[in-house]
Amino acid sequence: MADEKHSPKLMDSGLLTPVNPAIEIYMRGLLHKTDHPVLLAMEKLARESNFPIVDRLVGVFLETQAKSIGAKRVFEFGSGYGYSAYWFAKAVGQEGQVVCTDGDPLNKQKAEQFLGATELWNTIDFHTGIAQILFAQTEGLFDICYNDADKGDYPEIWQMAKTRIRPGGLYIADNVLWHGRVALTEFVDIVPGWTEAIKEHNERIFADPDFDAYINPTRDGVIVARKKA
Ligand SMILES: C[S@@+](CC[C@H](N)C(=O)[O-])C[C@H]1O[C@@H](n2cnc3c(N)ncnc32)[C@H](O)[C@@H]1O
Repeated sequence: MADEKHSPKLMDSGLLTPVNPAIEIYMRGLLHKTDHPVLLAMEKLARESNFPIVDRLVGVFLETQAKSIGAKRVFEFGSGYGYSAYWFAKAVGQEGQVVCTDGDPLNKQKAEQFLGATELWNTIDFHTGIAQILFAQTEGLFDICYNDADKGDYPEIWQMAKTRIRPGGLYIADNVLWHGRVALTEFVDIVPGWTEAIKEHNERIFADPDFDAYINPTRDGVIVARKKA
């Protein structure tokens, strides 16, 4: 029988919330010092248009991860309009580079409207197209490969990114708990097959002898896998 105290909480939708929403609100309340007019405008657009940015808790996490390994070169698979890139750009500094990719050209325009007004834009190299193709067209190793593309693409992106991360570098992917679907036997998916793709992705990462991995359960779950040095 399930131990109620340790059971995950079910949302009204029948999905799971790894971290109690009240705790996330508490943690979010600690982050006001990171307020910036551009960030607030990007978050407002996400709320108004229901666009899935990583949001502040994960943004700060990404920045901290990048700073902790002295990251200077980051590749993003699925950049949207540059919200996650804002945090990576802050971390890599003016000498660094964040390569952004997105299939929707309007997202690049929006990213430039938001970030073009800041010095962060100097470090951002934004390309429109399929992220996997754009990645194959870039050269060299990355300190961080960050995956936030369509979830069906996750296994393929992991497979290609893992060979291009420097020793001691990180592979990071968002949404790896997929609102708890990964832990359920019955669920309704947004796109058929995405839960299975995420599970395959997670299992491959944890089975890989060249990486040490863990999942931060904040929001929708962020996997961090460090390539052994
Ligand atoms: C979840 S949003 C990214 C949000 C962004 N990382 C952030 O937090 O601000 C996913 C984005 O990836 C793009 N996308 C999905 N799969 C892609 C792919 N294979 N290649 C390029 N863009 C992709 C979509 O157009 C969408 O804008």
